[in-house]
Amino acid sequence: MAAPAPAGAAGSPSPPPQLPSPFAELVKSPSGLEKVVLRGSRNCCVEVYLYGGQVTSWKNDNGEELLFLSTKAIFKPPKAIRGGIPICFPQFGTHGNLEQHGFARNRFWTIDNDPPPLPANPAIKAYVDLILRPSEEDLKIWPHSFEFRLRVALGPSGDLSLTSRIRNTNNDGRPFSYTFAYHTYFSVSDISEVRVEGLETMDYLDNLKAKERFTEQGDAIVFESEVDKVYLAAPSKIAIIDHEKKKTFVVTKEGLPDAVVWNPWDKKAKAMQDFGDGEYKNMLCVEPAAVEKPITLKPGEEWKGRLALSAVPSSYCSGQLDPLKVLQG
Ligand SMILES: O=P(O)(O)OC[C@H]1O[C@H](O)[C@H](O)[C@@H](O)[C@@H]1O
Repeated sequence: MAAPAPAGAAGSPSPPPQLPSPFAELVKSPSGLEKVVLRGSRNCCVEVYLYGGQVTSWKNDNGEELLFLSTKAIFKPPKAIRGGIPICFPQFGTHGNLEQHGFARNRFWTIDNDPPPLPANPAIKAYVDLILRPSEEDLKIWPHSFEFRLRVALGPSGDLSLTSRIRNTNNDGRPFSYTFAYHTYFSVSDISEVRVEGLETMDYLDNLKAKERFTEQGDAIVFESEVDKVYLAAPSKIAIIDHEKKKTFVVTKEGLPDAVVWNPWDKKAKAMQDFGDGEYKNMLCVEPAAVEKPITLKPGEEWKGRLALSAVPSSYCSGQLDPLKVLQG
């Protein structure tokens, strides 16, 4: 009698990769692209596409979506998915010769089932580790060997964290430099009711004025027109206060000195094929980043950059929000 064919042999479907967390599941999305679904308590849930290593959804206990994803997003390579948290690497924006925002956001990442350990946090049960290594084609446009490990974790209170570890694996002794951003799209009720705190008095490069340097004046940042600024040496905590939704997002960043703030407003919105004309009203990008000073790694060196997001219902602070409490708490 013929021996049973091993799983994955021609003709038999290969078994889905096992994920180390029982709260993570690999599923196929309607577009045919694979995504990992992380489940937390009640309706808390995060979705991460292998395409781009991109988080596209983060829902709280009530199942309410906290990230913006365009209704016109295109889930087809080589287009990057419009919304969620695209990863900009090895280049942010046009700060170099590569395509805008580098290539990590439109490559297929794989599941990394045996990553080098990260500091243990037994409270985190739902997580996934992904890895990106350059292909032969990638090496032609950026001639450096690297390992980019990304852990996406959903904490017990619904917090979302992304930890990136980038290692130089060049074996020719050459260092490399890169810029980076977690291009986070937050879902907001109405952009003209949103305030960003933590960036006032900071210096920034204005992408709308040929990257000229200015100093932010006055109070919290509010939005009345297109904004595309790179805040330099921004604090490790930034708050996005959505008055209408009575919600405050707290963005915590580590290893990432800068913070980009972007809203395309009406004209640019119309010019983007994968973005609804009026959608600029319901989104704001606040992007922990390393832009002004590229990061340089020698062979064998590793860099770590972390983003942690939480959404606090601002009912307790509505109208009497003490931003310092949020930012320093
Ligand atoms: O359209 P994308 O390539 O995704 O870029 C969207 C935006 O990303 C960042 O926030 C940049 O600062 C903007 O200049 C850019 O327009």
